[in-house]
Amino acid sequence: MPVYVYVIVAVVILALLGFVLLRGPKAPPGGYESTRDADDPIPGGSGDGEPGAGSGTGSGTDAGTAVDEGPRIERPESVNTRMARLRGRLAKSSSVFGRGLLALLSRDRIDQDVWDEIEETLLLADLGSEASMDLVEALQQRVKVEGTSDPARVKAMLREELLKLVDPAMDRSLAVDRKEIAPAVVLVVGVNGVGKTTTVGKLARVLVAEDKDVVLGAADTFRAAAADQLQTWGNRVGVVTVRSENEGADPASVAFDAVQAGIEGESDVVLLDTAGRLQNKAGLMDQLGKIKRVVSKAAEVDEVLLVIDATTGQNGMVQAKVFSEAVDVTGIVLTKLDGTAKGGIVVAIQRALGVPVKLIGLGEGPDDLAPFDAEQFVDALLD
Ligand SMILES: Nc1nc2c(ncn2[C@@H]2O[C@H](COP(=O)(O)OP(=O)(O)OP(=O)(O)O)[C@@H](O)[C@H]2O)c(=O)[nH]1
Repeated sequence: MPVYVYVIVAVVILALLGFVLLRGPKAPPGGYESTRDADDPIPGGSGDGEPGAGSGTGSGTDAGTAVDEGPRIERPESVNTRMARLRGRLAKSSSVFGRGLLALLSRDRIDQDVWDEIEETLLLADLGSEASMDLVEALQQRVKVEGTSDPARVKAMLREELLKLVDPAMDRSLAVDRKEIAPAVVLVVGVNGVGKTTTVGKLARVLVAEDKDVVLGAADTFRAAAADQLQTWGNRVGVVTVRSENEGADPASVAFDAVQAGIEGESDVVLLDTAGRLQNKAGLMDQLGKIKRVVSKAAEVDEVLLVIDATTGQNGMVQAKVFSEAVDVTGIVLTKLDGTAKGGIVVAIQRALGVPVKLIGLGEGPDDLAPFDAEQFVDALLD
């Protein structure tokens, strides 16, 4: 056989081999079945790709669902079990004060010395001098008029008077419902170390447990670790954190980016964490004023929550006044109530600012944040 025949046969065999190898395995009819749902978060994905968006892991509605790949997303504690657990904790921390009062009021004879001791107990619980005097006067009057020393009756009177001071009529609802075309915007302010970032993280969990779609904004650009801390909270429940990688970046611009991300992602609520380290009131006013102004170009700020550490007593009161002069505070978050028997600060702060306590922090655990309820609070004091 001539040589050229061998060459032609070899070329044909090589061409067939190449075709088979390059084509790869054949897909089954209809293609492969996917194990992912359309709305599963992208494993290791970087949020929704918004400018400045951090490495959030998807939307809040994914919380609690099993994800095959990517970071594990926690299911926040349900509202009911959280409340049952936290009621017990509140009673444990506050009842020292309540029990002291009840012991004094159960004496056979309540003379002026006993009333003075009662007032002292109230002052020690940070109720404030005006409220302490008002309470003692009201009780003194009622005990005299009714001529009773029955402990059960006196306890009922104390409960009623304390409740009046805590004021159950105040509106303690949180503005966290999506508006017609924009998410609700919540600005969280307060001095450093009071628990702002922790509160934003805990609040995100509460909202995720209520099936809300949440975006976090790390407008505390003072230290990079604050943004990392916030992002960790967000990642745990599959919530996107918008942040800047530059320490000292403009907080107003990060806040704006977060709200913009919330608008484009059609989220329910954007929670903005801010820095607390400001030397003077002018600086504070400038910064918070600018954040509010800039954010308002995209969506109105619906709620300004001032975080106060319940263990700081009078200091906390002074801070509260400075902040309320810098920005219109709409609600107070009282943190670290688990670490103090001075529950009276609730009354003192509400009186000083005319703003309701809306949330209370009762521990360092991720689900240790509860809505404030005046009746439950007073009952916890007296149980
Ligand atoms: N026991 C207790 N600790 C709390 C509570 N809330 C916050 N903390 C703790 O308070 C400390 C400070 O909390 P952060 O959230 O970092 O405070 P911050 O106000 O954001 O601080 P800066 O970022 O420095 O401004 C942390 O150790 C929290 O765990 C609470 O309700 N109870």
